[in-house]
Amino acid sequence: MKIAPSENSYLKFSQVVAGYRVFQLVRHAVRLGVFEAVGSDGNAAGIIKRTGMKEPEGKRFLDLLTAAGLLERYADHYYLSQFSRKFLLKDAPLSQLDVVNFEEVVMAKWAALDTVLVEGQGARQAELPEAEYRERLRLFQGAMHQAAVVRADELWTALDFLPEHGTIIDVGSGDGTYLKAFLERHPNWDAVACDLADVLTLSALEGYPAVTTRPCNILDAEESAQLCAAWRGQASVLLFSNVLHCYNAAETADILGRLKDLVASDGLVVVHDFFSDANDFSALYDGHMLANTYSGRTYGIDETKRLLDGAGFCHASEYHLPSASSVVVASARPLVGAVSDPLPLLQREALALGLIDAKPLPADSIRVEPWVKAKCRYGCGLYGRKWSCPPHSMDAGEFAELLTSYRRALLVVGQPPLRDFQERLLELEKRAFLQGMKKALVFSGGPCVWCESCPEPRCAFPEKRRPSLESCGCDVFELAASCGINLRPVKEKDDFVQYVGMLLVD
Ligand SMILES: C[S@@+](CC[C@H](N)C(=O)[O-])C[C@H]1O[C@@H](n2cnc3c(N)ncnc32)[C@H](O)[C@@H]1O
Repeated sequence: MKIAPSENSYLKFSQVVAGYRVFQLVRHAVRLGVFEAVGSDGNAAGIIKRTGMKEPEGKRFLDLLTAAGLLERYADHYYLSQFSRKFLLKDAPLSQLDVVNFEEVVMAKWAALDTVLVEGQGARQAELPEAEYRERLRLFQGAMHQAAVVRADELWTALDFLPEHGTIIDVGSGDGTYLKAFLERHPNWDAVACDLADVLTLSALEGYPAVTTRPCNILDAEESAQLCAAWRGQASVLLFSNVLHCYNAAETADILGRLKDLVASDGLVVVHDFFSDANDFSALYDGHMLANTYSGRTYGIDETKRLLDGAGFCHASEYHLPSASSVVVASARPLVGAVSDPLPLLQREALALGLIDAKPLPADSIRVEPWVKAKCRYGCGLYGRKWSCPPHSMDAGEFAELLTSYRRALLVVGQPPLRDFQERLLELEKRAFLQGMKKALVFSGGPCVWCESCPEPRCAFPEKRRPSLESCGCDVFELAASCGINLRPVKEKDDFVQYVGMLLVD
């Protein structure tokens, strides 16, 4: 969750400060067995009795869960919401109860983030007594497994171009959930599950004859060398799922350098992780790494590509998965069949250029409204005085027709000065074009800035002239809102001015 630069509402402040409350509802409801009780019989009195809650507190708690959308209520009867039914029942196929339980451990670590910040990363990572360590590992494995059931499916769906036969080596395999999901789709492959010995004992891969388990500490040069000796050049896929973030950049470069010999000449290195610049949710992972690891951190996508390049895998593509994790796939030879989406790349380029937000949207969601042009005509001092403004700009019908030849666009937001904003838009369009997006075309926000006033008889900079979205009849407020960007009229002197433009992509 990111607070937009223009956000100054007290409502948002309250939401940020109280963000923990919904989780506390989930956590206590899970502990008390409320979802299971509602699932078996939704009668209020029955639920309260079975979960050991008191009256009237229990009833109020059920209503709180209803207010949060975790339950539905009809008269005195409660029902599971779709969300609770899917994730919060013990026996649901996608149950995430272990994730909820483990989050309590994670929260305690986050609570000590101040110590880490003052004393340094790793300050809170004390060795645990054996029994506690085992219990923590079991909890951790359970949580990893349940998240992996969802994420592995997304990962292997995205990488749908793999050959029929091959060998996959999963480094940091945890309980093997990624491999199991992989083998269901690729039954002719061999697999190697590689992790610390303690972890592999909990991996439950006995029923999978195609999988060899191989204990190995990848920080240890000798153990890594032995692993490479056993499978040198055999990995069609070398998978690192949520592993590289456990280590700092120097350690990660060493790990990649040590394990690169596992990869077949036409093999792929697949890094599945939460990258700092992939989305707002992933960006917060670095706090997680600070609080939870000795030296781990999140990496940017390009940074990851550079690390892979350093190990000899210079051809890379990226994929962004529905539940916010992402994948970088790299190889020594050009990738065949891997078609990564250019839009996330453009999004990052937009931010790197200094634009403050960039959101993809389907071109058919862009609305053209007659009132927008009327507002140009009646009320704007620049009407008829700029070559990029009405009536010289694109006609609304022409703009609507143009939109039909595009599938996707990128809405971009910038701040003053306007000239910088428009320069950045043109640069973004140029980069998109040079990356092969032949149809790339930007629409600006605000009046054209290239001349003080427009010369007669024609524009002095036709190569830079781009009409604003609003001048083509586009309802920019509505469009921004559809992308989660809240545009408000500037009323107070410290209200934040935002410019909105758009790149039509492909
Ligand atoms: C966050 S878990 C990820 C598990 C699984 N790949 C997934 O994506 O759910 C990190 C895994 O890497 C393993 N790991 C961390 N450091 C390791 C090392 N030095 N050698 C081998 N495995 C390691 C951990 O034991 C753990 O199973």
